[in-house]
Amino acid sequence: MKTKLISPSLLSADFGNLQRDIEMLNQSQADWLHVDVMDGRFVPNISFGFPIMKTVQQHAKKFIDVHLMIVEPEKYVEEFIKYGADLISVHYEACVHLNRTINLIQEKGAKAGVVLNPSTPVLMLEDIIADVDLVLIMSVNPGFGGQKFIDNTYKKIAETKDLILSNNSTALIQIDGGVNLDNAAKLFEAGADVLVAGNAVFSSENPARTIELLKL
Ligand SMILES: O=C(CO)[C@H](O)[C@H](O)COP(=O)(O)O
Repeated sequence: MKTKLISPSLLSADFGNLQRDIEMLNQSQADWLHVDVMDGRFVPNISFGFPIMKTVQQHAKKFIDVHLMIVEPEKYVEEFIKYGADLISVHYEACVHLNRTINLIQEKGAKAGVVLNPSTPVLMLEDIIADVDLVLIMSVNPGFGGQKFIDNTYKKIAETKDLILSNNSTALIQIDGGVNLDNAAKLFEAGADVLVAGNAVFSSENPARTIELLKL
C-alpha cells in the first residue's frame, strides 16, 4: 500500500452540510476518509453511528477508514462493513478477544487495525502485530477533536516500526490526534504512514489546500 497518506476526520466536518464536505474531500488530495464512532462508554463522548455511515457510503469516493471507539466492537463490525468500511480499527483496550475480532474483520472482507491509547505500551502488540493491517497510535486521549498532540507519540512510532520489522509485518502506522501543519512532516519522517487530521483540515480557511500541505 502507498504511504504518506492523509485521512481527514469527519468528526470535525459540518454535519449540516455533510454531503458538501464529503464531496470536497472527494475532490481533494485526501487518500482516505476517517470515520470516528464513539459510544459514550469507551470514551466520554458520543459521535454518530449508522445513519451517518450510510451518508458516507452514498457519497464518499475514497477509502473508508472507520475507527471504533466503542465497547464490544465485534458486535458491530459486520454492519460497518455492510455500510462500506474498507478498514476497521478497534481498540486494544476495548477487545477481550482481540485476535478473534481482528480475524472477524478480515473474514468479512475489510482490513483490520488495532488502536492504542496514549498510555498503552506498544509491547502489548507483540502477539498480534503479524495479523493486523494497521496500527493506530492515538496521539491524544480518544473522545474529542481539537486536542493537543502528545509528544511521547514519536517514541511509540519508533517502537512500533521496530516491532513491525522484527515480525515481518506489513502493518501501516497511523497517527490520530492533534496532527497539524507543524508536526505532519516530522511524523512522516519518524515513520508514520497515515495521518488523521480533523480540526487542522476543517477549521482551516481552505481545507483542500491544507490537505495538500499536510503531505509536503
Ligand atoms: O479519534 C479522534 C478523537 O478521539 C479524532 O480522529 C482525532 O482527535 C482527530 O481530531 P483532531 O485532528 O482534531 O485532533
